[in-house]
Amino acid sequence: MGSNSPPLTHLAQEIAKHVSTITSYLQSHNLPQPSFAPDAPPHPIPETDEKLSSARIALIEATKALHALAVGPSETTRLFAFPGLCHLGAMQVLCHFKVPQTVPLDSPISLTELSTKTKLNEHVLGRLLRMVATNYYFVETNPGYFSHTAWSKTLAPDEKMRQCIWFRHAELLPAMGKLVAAVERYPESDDPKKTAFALAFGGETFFDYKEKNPDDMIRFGQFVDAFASGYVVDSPENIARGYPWGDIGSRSGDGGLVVDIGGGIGYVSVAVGKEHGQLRFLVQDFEDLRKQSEVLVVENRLVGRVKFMAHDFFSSQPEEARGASAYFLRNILHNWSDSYCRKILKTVVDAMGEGSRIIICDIVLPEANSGMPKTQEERARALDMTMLSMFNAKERSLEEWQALFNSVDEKLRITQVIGRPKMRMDCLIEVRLI
Ligand SMILES: C[S@@+](CC[C@H](N)C(=O)[O-])C[C@H]1O[C@@H](n2cnc3c(N)ncnc32)[C@H](O)[C@@H]1O
Repeated sequence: MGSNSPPLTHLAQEIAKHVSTITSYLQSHNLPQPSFAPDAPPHPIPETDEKLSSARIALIEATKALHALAVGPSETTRLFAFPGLCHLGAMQVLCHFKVPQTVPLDSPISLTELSTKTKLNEHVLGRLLRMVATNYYFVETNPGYFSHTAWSKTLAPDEKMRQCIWFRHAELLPAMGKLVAAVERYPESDDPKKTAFALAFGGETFFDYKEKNPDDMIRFGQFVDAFASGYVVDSPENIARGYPWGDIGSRSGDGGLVVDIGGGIGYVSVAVGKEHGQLRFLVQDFEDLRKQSEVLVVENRLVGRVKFMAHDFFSSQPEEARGASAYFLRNILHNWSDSYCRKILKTVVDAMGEGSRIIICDIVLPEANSGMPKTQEERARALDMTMLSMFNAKERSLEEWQALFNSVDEKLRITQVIGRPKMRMDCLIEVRLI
């Protein structure tokens, strides 16, 4: 078996092996098997068991390769992104007209009734639904009658999930449409004003545009929330378990201070604080997040240990935040090009004391042939393309991270990188002055 078999056979054998691991696990734990049925669970293969999670990733890898080989190079190119773009357009119209929330959760609905309720032309509605049904969203149970599947049901109750469609359609697609022009016009630029997004949105930067369109800002926040929940990226709880936080501040015994720079309302500080009682946290972000942050801290009974502070991360750190045990930056530096990251990191290095460390939570792009599963690398590189088109920013390889740190201070060294299996998408990069 294996390497001497034709690739199709080898992949089919791999697939059978991983399917067997997964189905046996689900059976022995009395868990439902993955299915398209509307009552099937949204995360059918739990990520909590490491062996099961590896089998799931290997199964996705093998099925991706098998599918590619079966379709073949010529057909792949002739159909490149064609159905995908049509799915995106169709799904956004359906979401815009509230179709997912109007289809009953447990019974079919006729096209005529759905059209009356959503005010979407019946003929167009049928065409859109039949398109997305080829991708398992909704099913035509009888001619002219549609029901939910487990896939379309993810869009029904939760507005945040619908913003995943909205963001790709309303913001990423127009920006990607201007990528050729942006790369041609600004080949060397690292300016957040000279982006594909700016070319698509009247010269505005991503966040200036949001400021002028508050509804858009709310939708973007909901999209980020949905994207960050579930198994796609690392949860704050995952980060709390992934790094040896127990090592910080334990020597002095009086509790170490962690400065959570650009920490949002402090989800990560709260998650780490709940697990590691010796630590205190200073969450720094814009003033308008103070209220929400304070509510979160009260709800989690961490008053006195997690504090919010309005602070612009391009300015010097105030006295209270100097000499902290750790400076934590999650998903901050990937939003900025190197020259802006240098400004942010310089303020951190200036504030560091003896024994201070920096902990960065961001993607580490793989080197060539690293063995990272293609599906995972594809997601990391899709985020890299998003950073390029939206902000002129980037995801970085380990070499690029080290080069960035060196350009701030020769003594800044990466001392630890924590990735899979403890982390999923992001890595925890520990940096010290050595
Ligand atoms: C991608 S979010 C990450 C939030 C948080 N670190 C997390 O992982 O949940 C980026 C954060 O940076 C904050 N931010 C952007 N520009 C900033 C600045 N100049 N000073 C401080 N915070 C800033 C935003 O308000 C936002 O909360």
